Amino acid sequence: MVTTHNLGFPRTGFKRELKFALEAYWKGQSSLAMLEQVGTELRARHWRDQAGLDLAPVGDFSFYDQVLDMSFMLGNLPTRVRDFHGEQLDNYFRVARGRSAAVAEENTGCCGGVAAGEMTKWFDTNYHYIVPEFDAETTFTLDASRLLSQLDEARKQGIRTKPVIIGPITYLALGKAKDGSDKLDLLPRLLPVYARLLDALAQTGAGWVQIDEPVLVTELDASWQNAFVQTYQALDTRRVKLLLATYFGQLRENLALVSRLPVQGVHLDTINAREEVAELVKTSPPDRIISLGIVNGRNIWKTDLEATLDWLEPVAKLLGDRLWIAPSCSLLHVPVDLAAEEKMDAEISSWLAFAVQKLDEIRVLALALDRGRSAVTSELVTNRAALDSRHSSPRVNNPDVKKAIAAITESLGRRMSEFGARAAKQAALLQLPLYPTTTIGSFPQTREIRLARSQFKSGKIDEGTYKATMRREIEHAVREQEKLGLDVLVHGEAERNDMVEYFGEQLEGYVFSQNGWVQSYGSRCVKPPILFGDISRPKAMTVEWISYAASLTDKPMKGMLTGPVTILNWSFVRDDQPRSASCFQLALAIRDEVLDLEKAGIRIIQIDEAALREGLPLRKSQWQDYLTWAVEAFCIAANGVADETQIHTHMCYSEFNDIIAAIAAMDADVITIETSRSDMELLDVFETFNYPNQIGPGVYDIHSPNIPTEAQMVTLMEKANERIPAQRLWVNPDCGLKTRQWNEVIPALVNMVRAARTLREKSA
Ligand SMILES: Nc1nc2c(c(=O)[nH]1)N[C@@H](CNc1ccc(C(=O)N[C@@H](CCC(=O)N[C@@H](CCC(=O)N[C@@H](CCC(=O)O)C(=O)O)C(=O)O)C(=O)O)cc1)CN2
Ligand code: MET
Ligand SMILES: [Zn+2]
Repeated sequence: MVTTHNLGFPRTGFKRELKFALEAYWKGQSSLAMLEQVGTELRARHWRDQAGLDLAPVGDFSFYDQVLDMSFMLGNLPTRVRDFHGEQLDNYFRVARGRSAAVAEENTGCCGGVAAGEMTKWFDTNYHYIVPEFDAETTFTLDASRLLSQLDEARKQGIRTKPVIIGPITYLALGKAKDGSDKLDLLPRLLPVYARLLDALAQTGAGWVQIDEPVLVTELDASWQNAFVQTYQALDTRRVKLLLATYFGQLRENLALVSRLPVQGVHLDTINAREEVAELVKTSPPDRIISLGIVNGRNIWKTDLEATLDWLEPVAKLLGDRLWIAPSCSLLHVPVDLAAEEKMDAEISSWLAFAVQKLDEIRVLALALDRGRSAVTSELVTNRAALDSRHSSPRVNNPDVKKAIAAITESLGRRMSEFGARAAKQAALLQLPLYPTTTIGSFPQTREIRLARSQFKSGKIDEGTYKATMRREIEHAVREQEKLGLDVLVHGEAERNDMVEYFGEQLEGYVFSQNGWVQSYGSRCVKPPILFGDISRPKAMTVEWISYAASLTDKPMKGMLTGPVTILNWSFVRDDQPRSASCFQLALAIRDEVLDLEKAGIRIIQIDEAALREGLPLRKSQWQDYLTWAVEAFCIAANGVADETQIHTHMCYSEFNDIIAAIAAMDADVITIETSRSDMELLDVFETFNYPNQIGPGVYDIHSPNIPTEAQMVTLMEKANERIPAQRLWVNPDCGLKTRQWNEVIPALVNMVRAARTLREKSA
């Protein structure tokens, strides 16, 4: 009999119950007990959703982030929060979100403000984790209380459980040694704590433990490979059985390593590494469990059940009871339940599977393996019909789009003149001061804005009323920016639910969901739009809003678009053509929008490519191919404009050391980037590379509620100026301000504008 299991389930709830419970608790509107209660209910519901599986995960639930949970379980708290003497969960949130001294004083009367832990993306997903902090002095102590009590909870519910933890090597690899020490030196201190954790799990009667080591799909040097051997030999106590889980890619040169490790089971992501199944089976010990991830945990398409059975049946015959099946990775990256979609086009929804439906597929496949395909005839017939309908749908294929793609030539992606010539024309036209100030695009998405949009979507207010409300918000943002004295204004993005979903909603070839929420970080979620067909732009998408904003002021108004690579990387995309093909289609649509904005008299156009870096393949050997098409797509979108039109781009994660040539090839006139937390050190590479264009290094961290002072920002810009001449520097925040409140934004920007004035005076 094949064993069915799951690696992880989405935890926010299909109505985002966890988000609302967290935010109410943070605002002081509800108690810790109420928050814990919501957590308990969500876990119980989600285990019920997984009840048909042989083994359900425990430990995948988190109030903020599973990596931060691991840091707390291992007693690895940043030194700055160790003196806290309130509730442990409050301390956990302090690390996750930071706490300003004023708020700390008001709420607890103790333990001042602290900086938030650094947040970064989880492999190549749009999920963000809190980076573990290490130094040479780091020690570990076990606190498994939360995991153990959740196991107890699940067992009381009659669930067959499989605790899930992050493996020691991945945990170390994902963290940062603040003092530059070698993280692997910590292994001798870390392993005994993991051993104790496994013992504690064994004591509760846990048979299997899933130990996630996704770093195994990345390139590992010899010392990290050796660490794997050392670690799993040390943890081979045989008191629990270890299922070593790998996902998001191929094992390649690490496959031999995995085969040698003394673990009782290995999970392989066969969506990405099907060709490695045979080799893994062949080289694994004869009693090892082989878990195959056969349903894609990263997208929302129905699995081709017959095609899966075609290759899986022989493997099942070979493995017998040693075969486990599961989704390819945790289902954290897909929405919960398609049944919650009431408005989605019926034809298209028949092509889709969210988390609950994916687990149904696992059950059907297990039945087919155990009892033969005839046991699931009707499921296979329905599945075939859905796939056929998708493949042959005229809505998927648009010959006009194919023609436009075929007509792309190299010149489409090139500006008319070199940067120097363009910069001179733009300077003459825009007449900006030295150190021009601007913001990244969004202003606070207030409760009023979201409420109006939700009333419009549910039909409680009409389009006219909704648009008038958004226009008032835009006018408000413009007036505030004028009062602040900013040089280049933005309209504030009030009308956008999300920078990617908004464009998805307006492009042909996309559908979007009502409740398809996926956690991005903490309480923040996105509803990735679903790219199902050839992309075209029926009409201009932003021109009306931007023109309205521009009409309100004499200052330059930046047009604001999301670039093709970011739209692609933050959408659910087609699996029936290469990502690059979808990206070029998006590029042509955005290009048309850029040209329409230019025609409407907009002189500065920003095209955000926040996700360009995060789309990099996990293996460096594949980077160049990706960068080539990604940069070309951006250039096609951006570079059709006249010399006088200034193109900006924005990127959040600014570790550009290894991709600076690609950044330069994008040839944006101005790039605004996230640098404030790195003390401008991230600019070193722009200096050494002689990056020629203009740069706006972010001078304040928008992820923190702290108000930066004028002096801090002047100091940061002076550091920037040590690397880049003042003539090429802009002054701006790190990223958009949508998650902040107006009462945080205004004082911060007042100080930022003052900082720019001081810098001008100093250099006069
Ligand atoms: N796609 C994407 N990925 C990204 C980013 C990004 O901006 N977009 N930024 C980086 C960080 N990630 C982020 C992800 C989400 C959010 C975020 O703010 N999300 C919002 C939801 C945005 C949204 O879709 N809003 C909708 C729905 C708003 C809503 O909650 N409405 C209420 C009703 C209104 C109310 O009473 O509040 C409801 O539907 O129940 C809208 O504005 O229309 C949230 O979680 O709160 C921010 C950053 C990296 N990845
Ligand atoms: N223009 C967008 C904003 O300001 C860029 C965000 S990057 C995640 O929100
Ligand atoms: Zn950003």
